[in-house]
Amino acid sequence: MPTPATPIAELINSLPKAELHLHIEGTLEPELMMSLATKHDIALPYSTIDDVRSAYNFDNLQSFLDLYYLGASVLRDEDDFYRLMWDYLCKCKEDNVVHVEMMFDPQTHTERGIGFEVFMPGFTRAMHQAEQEWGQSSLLIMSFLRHLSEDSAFETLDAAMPYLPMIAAVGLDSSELGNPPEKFARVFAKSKSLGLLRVAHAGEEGPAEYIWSALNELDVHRIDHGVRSVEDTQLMTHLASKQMPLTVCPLSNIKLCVFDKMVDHNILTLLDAGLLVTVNADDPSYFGGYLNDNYRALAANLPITHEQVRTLAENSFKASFLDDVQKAHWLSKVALHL
Ligand code: HPA
Ligand SMILES: [Zn+2]
Repeated sequence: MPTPATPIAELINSLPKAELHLHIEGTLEPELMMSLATKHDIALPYSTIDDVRSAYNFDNLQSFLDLYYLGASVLRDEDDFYRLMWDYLCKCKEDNVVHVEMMFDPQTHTERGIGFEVFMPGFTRAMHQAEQEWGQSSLLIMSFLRHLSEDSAFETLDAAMPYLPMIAAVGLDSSELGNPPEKFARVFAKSKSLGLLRVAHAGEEGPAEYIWSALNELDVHRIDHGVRSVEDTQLMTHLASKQMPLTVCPLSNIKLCVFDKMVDHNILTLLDAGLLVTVNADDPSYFGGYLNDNYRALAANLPITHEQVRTLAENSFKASFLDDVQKAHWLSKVALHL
């Protein structure tokens, strides 16, 4: 008698996974936002937690970013950053996210007078505690805000110098249209010379040319989003042949109207074309779900197979910055499922 297939929801929960596209500021839950606003006596344009949630209806990336920067304004002292990070890492434990590579946006804080000496100790205290308590693996990606100038990115890199041992990579986020990757070619080259790895958002709202530019001008190891690569067949062939990872964020793409509905999402097209696709939560508090919620949304709306879910979990480790021994370890754990 063949054993019945594991229900897909059970497979999603039990697979070990890595998360590679996650903005720590985007994990700020309305409850914590309101309590920090009270703690610091900050006026927000919301009276209740439900008001906050009901404001999360976005037309595009910019309408989200406006609320995301407003929300981040409640993060003031080291303990706030610790609490933000701690809450997210506890969520990783719940979702079986055994390794995470998280972006943080220094300029969102330094522009308000809050420096690396405040947020870095808060972040790293929570990361070390989670590592000690349940072996959570995590690393940080310092992301430059692309709507700001190249000079501001260089200043940020300078301010980060004492903290470089705690930072694995640099990234590029915020308003994509009109801020192409090549604007940051020199700061990425400097980052590379300092031993930092590189990722960049490209092809979320921006065109496929931005993905070429991230590859050629920024020398990235991964493309964050990249769903608009389907518009360029030569690019698709290139991404597949290089096994260049795409960190796709399904719930984010629906919330920001990149696709109308989850049934229209192109993730299976990308997988079928042989691209190294991964699933990620992006800004889970704003987009309605953490990593397993993203997998579940795919399973509920697309004809995704158990094998494809397992491939996505495998890809999350293959595309990570873990070393080969760690990758082999987690790939062998994924292989135990199905
Ligand atoms: O999804 C995103 N895209 C661009 N910038 C961002 N900053 C936080 N989240 C995002
Ligand atoms: Zn993102």
